[in-house]
Amino acid sequence: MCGITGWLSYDQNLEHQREVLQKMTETMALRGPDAHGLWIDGPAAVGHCRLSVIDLEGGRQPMVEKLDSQKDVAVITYSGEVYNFKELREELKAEGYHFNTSSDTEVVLKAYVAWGEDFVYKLNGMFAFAIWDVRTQEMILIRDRLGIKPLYYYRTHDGVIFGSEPKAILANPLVPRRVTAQGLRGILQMVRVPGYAVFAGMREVMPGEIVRINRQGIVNRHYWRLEARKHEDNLEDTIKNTRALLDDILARQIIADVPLCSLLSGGLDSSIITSLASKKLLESGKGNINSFSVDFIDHGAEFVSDDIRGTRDAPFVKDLAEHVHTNHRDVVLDSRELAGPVLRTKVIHAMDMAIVNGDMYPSLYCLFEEVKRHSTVALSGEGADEIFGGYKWFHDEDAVSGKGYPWMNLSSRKFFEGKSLLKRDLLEKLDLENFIKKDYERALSEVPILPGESVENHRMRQIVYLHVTRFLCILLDRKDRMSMAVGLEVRVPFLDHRLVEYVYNIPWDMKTFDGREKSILRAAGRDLLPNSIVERVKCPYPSTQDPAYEIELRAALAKIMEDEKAPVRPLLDDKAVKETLAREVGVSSLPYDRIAMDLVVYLNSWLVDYNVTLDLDEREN
Ligand SMILES: Nc1ncnc2c1ncn2[C@@H]1O[C@H](COP(=O)(O)OP(=O)(O)OP(=O)(O)O)[C@@H](O)[C@H]1O
Ligand SMILES: NC(=O)CC[C@H](N)C(=O)O
Repeated sequence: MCGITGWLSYDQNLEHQREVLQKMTETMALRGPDAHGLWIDGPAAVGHCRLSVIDLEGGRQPMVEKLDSQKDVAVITYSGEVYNFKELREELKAEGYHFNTSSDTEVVLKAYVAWGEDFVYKLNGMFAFAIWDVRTQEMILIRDRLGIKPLYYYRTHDGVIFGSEPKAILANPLVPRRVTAQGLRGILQMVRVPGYAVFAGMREVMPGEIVRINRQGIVNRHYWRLEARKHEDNLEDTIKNTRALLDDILARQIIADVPLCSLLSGGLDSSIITSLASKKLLESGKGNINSFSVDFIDHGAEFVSDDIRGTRDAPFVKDLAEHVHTNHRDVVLDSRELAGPVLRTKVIHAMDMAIVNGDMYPSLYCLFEEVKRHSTVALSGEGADEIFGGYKWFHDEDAVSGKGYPWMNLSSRKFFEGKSLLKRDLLEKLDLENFIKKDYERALSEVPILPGESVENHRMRQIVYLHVTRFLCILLDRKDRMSMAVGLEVRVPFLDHRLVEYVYNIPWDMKTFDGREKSILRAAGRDLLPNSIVERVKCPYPSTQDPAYEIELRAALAKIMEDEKAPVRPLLDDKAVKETLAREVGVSSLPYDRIAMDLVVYLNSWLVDYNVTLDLDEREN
């Protein structure tokens, strides 16, 4: 994936700001290690760092469309993949357009010139891009339907500054590194309020949104939302259609001019993706697929099952790799390193913020670093749990009937609660419960209604909606940032919008026809898998249980407590921290016990590294 950035400033000639623009573009260098480019014309400038995937030579950016090869018409800075670019190219050719490259970027740019803003309805893929329309002197920012690729912006008095990640925007001296209570709430909760970015004044282009900026101001428009439609197919056809969609999606998503692999957990989702991709690659004469999985040193002997992780991945990974004949590599990580300062700094710089859920971020980072040595593109099973209903809380009566986000309604909420070491009065001031309650009510009011739907099916429609709009985005951001920090593109076939729309509308009683999680998906992919994986109960991305992680983390926390000037200190409940540090080592080696320590240590490093000003009394809309 690439990194994009840009600045629109109607009151100046940005040629005089070349140095700032270069700095903004350089912040994206890890996302796009293969080529850099900057285009400036009066009030508009766009920068690009490229991870070359399609047409390695021809797809350089920013790319300019000229009229009669002379006058500039539009310029694009684009990240992502449009998986139907070959069909769109043919359509455009039939309309008289000529192509200079075989890149997807040129197709997207010409499609805009040919069809205007609504061309976006025709795109199938994951993307975030900006187009400066020279004719109308307008900038448009567009993000894919599910928000797989990121895009942020900051409004100025005479335009906008934007970038794939906040760091590109923060590199512009006009943008303060200030975080208000609203921003801090965004970090502390396992709920993403759509549109919010952590830094004051910054917004994200929402999934499925177009942001148009011109001299009159900013206009936001949603071109896509989940819609309720009557599901007309019987069970047999539903399974067949799901499979046909998956076949089509994988045939498209294995296309790349660079090496491709899969991220294999031995669970249902990534095993189906790996197996289908392997079939398609073999059919097109490309040989066996490469697959990668992550594990921890000594995880085998020491593994203890908990509320959400019942089994280790390793034996199932082996079963699938043998079944499909993948070229498989296990990436085995050292838990002490995962909690160390080197990786912490890398994670914070990739995320631009502190994180909840400690070791998953550094372990993904290390996995991707190793994958990148062999591949430039990886396929992942992300998204299936949200649309097919994989998480435990989809199937728990209390979680489903409770008032609030279902993942916060179960005992498993402890996996997301990292606030126990923060001061009471800080938490009161942030009033997280009320904040969450309001967003929950807003989310419910957005859920589309299908006339005549049963109360039970409607409730499950709400729950899928909550996951797609408030939960999935957190996981997608994590995947994007951790992979892009090492220049690896991760594709997520389950989030093809046609599949999401289809599966979203399968009534819940059909979705769980055999009484299990992800029944439709299991039935649609059964023939691709060994029985052990068909029968395996869902188990999330692994987390280390090695006390070495906790020991390293405690050392970092103890160091913070020795430093009166550590910026996180005013936020801490010192008594609670001391009690935690006094506990026997090993008592808190399970992920949910460590999460509060992780949060404090990450918060402190972020406040230091990003030189953040916390303005908790300031209100932000
Ligand atoms: N141990 C692992 N090694 C490599 N990749 C993994 C591992 N665990 C998860 N992943 C990748 O991350 C994706 C999302 O992980 P998640 O924890 O949500 O698992 P999941 O949705 O249950 O998927 P699966 O059914 O494939 O385990 C997986 O589909 C897979 O591509
Ligand atoms: N990494 C990306 O975002 C790829 C952009 C575009 N598809 C290319 O191949 O250049």
